[in-house]
Amino acid sequence: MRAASLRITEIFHSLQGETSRIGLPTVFVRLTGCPLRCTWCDSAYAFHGGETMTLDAILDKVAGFGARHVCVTGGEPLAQKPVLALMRMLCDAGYSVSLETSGALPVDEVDPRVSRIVDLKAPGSGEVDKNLWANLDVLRPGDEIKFVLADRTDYDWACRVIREYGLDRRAPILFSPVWESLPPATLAEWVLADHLPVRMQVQLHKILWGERPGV
Ligand SMILES: C[S@@+](CC[C@H](N)C(=O)[O-])C[C@H]1O[C@@H](n2cnc3c(N)ncnc32)[C@H](O)[C@@H]1O
Ligand SMILES: Nc1nc2[nH]cc(C(=O)O)c2c(=O)[nH]1
Ligand code: SF4
Ligand SMILES: [Mg+2]
Repeated sequence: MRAASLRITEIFHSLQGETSRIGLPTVFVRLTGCPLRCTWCDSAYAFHGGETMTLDAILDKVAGFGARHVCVTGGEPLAQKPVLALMRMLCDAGYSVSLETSGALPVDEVDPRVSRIVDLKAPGSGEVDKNLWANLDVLRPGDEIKFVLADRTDYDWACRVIREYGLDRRAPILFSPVWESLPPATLAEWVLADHLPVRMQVQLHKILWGERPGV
């Protein structure tokens, strides 16, 4: 049998720039390919290309960085089935693993030790119809829900979704402004004015290093 493999765009060491793990030294495994096309995607370079790597080779490369945390992202990582085995192997090897996913594909088969960061795509992404609402019913401790917001229309939509689905009772909620589109201070003012039960975040790695691959 051929060894399980994945199409990989990049593996790099950086500070976690998002979620409640922000600031933690982390190895990022970015998988190639995504069935979505968010208008503001900062990782479009991962839509095509990449290199085929066996799961063992990926584990070796990750180990070389000597970090405790691993973030599996993309592209859309759940679009490649063997990623489930990769995450299981990373957990078995003792890493603290998080997964960044679009929220458009089922998350229920992900190893329970993985912290799943599930986006809900707002209208400004152009992909609001892809949200898989059933994912909200399988969230567990350690998971987080993320809204990436481009404008006031997105913000109002997110507020409505939080209310209608009782999201604050399901998982911690992240609000993140689309980089160089919605000014972070504007989003901060809205969140404060509405006393929202959310954590606002700004992508730390872009403040430190700008928007580019490998950070
Ligand atoms: C590049 S995506 C890869 C994982 C998965 N496809 C997803 O959408 O979650 C990783 C995270 O970056 C966020 N993101 C992408 N482009 C962004 C931008 N321009 N500003 C803020 N966040 C962005 C996405 O919403 C997602 O939460
Ligand atoms: N430093 C850093 N932190 C991140 N957290 C999530 C990322 C992603 O692209 O999924 C990301 C990324 O690309 N870089
Ligand atoms: S789902 Fe993620 S990788 Fe795919 S286009 Fe949207 S932000 Fe980019
Ligand atoms: Mg990124």
